Amino acid sequence: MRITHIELGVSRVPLKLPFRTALRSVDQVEDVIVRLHTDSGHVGYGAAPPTAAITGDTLDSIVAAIRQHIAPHLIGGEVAELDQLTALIREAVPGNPSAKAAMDIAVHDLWGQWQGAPLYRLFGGSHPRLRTDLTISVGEVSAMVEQSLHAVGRGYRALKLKLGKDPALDIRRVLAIHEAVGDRATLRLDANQGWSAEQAVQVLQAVEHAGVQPELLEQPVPANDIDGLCHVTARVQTPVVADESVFDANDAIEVIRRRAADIINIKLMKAGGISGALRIADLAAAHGVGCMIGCMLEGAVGVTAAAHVAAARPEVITKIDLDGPALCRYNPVDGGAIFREAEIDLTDGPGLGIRDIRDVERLDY
Ligand SMILES: C[C@H](N)C(=O)N[C@@H](CCC(=O)O)C(=O)O
Ligand SMILES: [Mg+2]
Repeated sequence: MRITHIELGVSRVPLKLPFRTALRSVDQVEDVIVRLHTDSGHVGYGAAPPTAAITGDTLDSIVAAIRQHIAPHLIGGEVAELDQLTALIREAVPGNPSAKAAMDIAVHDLWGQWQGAPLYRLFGGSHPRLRTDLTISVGEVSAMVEQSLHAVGRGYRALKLKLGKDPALDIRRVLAIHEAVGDRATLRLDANQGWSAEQAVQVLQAVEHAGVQPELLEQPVPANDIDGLCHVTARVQTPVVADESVFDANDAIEVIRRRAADIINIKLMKAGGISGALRIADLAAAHGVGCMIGCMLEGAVGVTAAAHVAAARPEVITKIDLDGPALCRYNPVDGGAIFREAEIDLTDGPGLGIRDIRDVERLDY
C-alpha cells in the first residue's frame, strides 16, 4: 500500500459553551483535516487544531508545513514502513508539532488499516473503554458551580476546572465548586500558566487547608519556568502536572530529572503525534512517573487517536482529559471512537476506525 496523494480541509464545529482559559477564549473547534490517499483506495485520517497560544501553530502554518515540508517526503511512501514514515515526518522541518501530529496520525491510521486491526490493539492494549473528565471554563463563580453540577448530573466523575489570573478569586471558585459537588467528582485544577510559583503555592495551600484535596494541579506557572514548577511541586500536597512545559520526550526527561512535576500531560499536538506520545509514555513508565493524556480544544479525529494511545498504555496513562468532542455541539466524524459524555469506547475498526468526516471545507492542494 503506497501513499499517492494528500487532501487537506478544514472542519469547524460550534461549541456547546464558550471555552475560556487563562490563555484564550474560543467559541468553535477548528481542525485542519488530512486525508492520505493510497493506491489501494484506503484513506488515512489525521487532524490538527491550530492552538497558537500553546503550540505556536496557526491554521496557515499547519497547512504550509504540511504542503511545503512534510507531504513531499511522503508521496510514494510504503505504508508498511511505519517507522520510516514517522521519522520522515519528524525530520521534515523543525517545530510545527501540530502539522506533524496530523500527518503522523494519518500514517498510523493507514498502517492500522494495512494490519487490519485497531491501533490500540496493535500497540498492546486490550481495554477499549476510557472515562474522561469534563472541562469547566473559567468564569463567574456561580456559572462554574452551575456547569459543574450539570456535568456531575451527566455522569462526569472528574471535573477539570480552568482557573485564571486572580488567585483570590480562584480559591473562591474551587471552594464553591467543592461545596456544591462534594465527593461526587474529583477536582482537577488547570491554571494554564496563569500564576507565579508563589501564587500557586498560596492558592493550593489555602485550598488544602480548607479541607479540599484536588486530584491534581496542572501547569500553575509559565511553560518555561521549570524552577517555578519545582518550587510548587516541592511545597504542595496536590500532585502537580506538567502540561505546557512538556512537549516532547526531551522536555519530559528534563522535568523527570529535576522532579519538576509528579505527572506528565501528554498531548499528540505537542508531541508531534502518536509516535511522540508513545515515546513519552514509555519514558515516563521507565522512570515510574505517571501520565495524563490530554487534548487541545479539538474534534474527534485527534481525540480518537489520543484515545488509542491511552488504551495502549493504561499502566502509565491513568488520567484521561479527552473531552474535546463532548464540548462540541455535534460530532462530524463517522466512525472513530464513540463519545458518550464521560465514556469513550474504541471500536474494532482497523486503524482509527474512521469512515468519513462531514462538512469539511476543502483546501486546494
Ligand atoms: C480541552 C482540554 N480539556 C484542555 O483543557 N486542553 C488544554 C487547553 C487546550 C486549548 O486551549 O485548546 C489544557 O490546557 O489542558
Ligand atoms: Mg492543561
